[in-house]
Amino acid sequence: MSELFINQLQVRFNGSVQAALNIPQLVVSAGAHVAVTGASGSGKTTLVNAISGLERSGSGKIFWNGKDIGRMSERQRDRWRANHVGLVMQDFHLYPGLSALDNVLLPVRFHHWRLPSSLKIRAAELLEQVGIRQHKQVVDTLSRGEKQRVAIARALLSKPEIVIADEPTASLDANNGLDVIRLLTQFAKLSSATLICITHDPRLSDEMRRRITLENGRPVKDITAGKAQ
Ligand SMILES: Nc1ncnc2c1ncn2[C@@H]1O[C@H](COP(=O)(O)OP(=O)(O)OP(=O)(O)O)[C@@H](O)[C@H]1O
Repeated sequence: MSELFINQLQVRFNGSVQAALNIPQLVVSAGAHVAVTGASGSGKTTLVNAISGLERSGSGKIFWNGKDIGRMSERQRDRWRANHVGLVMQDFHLYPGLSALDNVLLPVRFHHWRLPSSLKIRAAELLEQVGIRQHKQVVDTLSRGEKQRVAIARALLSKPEIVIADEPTASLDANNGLDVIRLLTQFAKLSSATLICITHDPRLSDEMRRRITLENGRPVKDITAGKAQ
């Protein structure tokens, strides 16, 4: 269970006058399911990068479960992310030349001298759940939608307590999109993970109890279960 607390967060690029992200305060309770929407350029990906510790150039505080990720060294932050966050990026970040299965297993390979068979089984099961049957196929030859599903399987492998997904259904057709929505929400429910999805997909945001809209880097709407905050 992980709570997110943001205070006075500002991210500004290349001396730009307007901050790409400007969040006075935001709290996401542990185990919440949150959709973040907003027009192109409203700061959604910048938010993903900030709360996952990938973007460190901003000012302000980002706490996960009381831990200030801004005070961590790069190495500590990388370790924290590997241990706690399942991250699905818009461009997938898969490793070319490796199979779908090896891509799912790659992050955990760094932590094990010999991979436990339970992880190999879980990786294969996750690939099946996202509808990828060709476990041995090199990811370079997969379609965009298939790559997206491999990235989602990889994000869930270590049973993270925080799942952050940037447009996880963007490259998927209706059926695969629904499978991924089901997988993400069921995973989060069963493991009490905090789920934050950047999305334009109403089917996905409808599944989230809380919906935040960004405009020019600021949260302008914050609705929980039909109640404006
Ligand atoms: N590395 C960067 N250097 C300069 N400006 C940047 C950089 N990254 C993002 N920006 C700017 O910050 C603003 C927010 O960008 P961001 O990618 O977070 O928007 P977004 O809501 O995710 O957009 P989209 O829906 O198109 O992906 C935009 O105006 C963008 O041009």
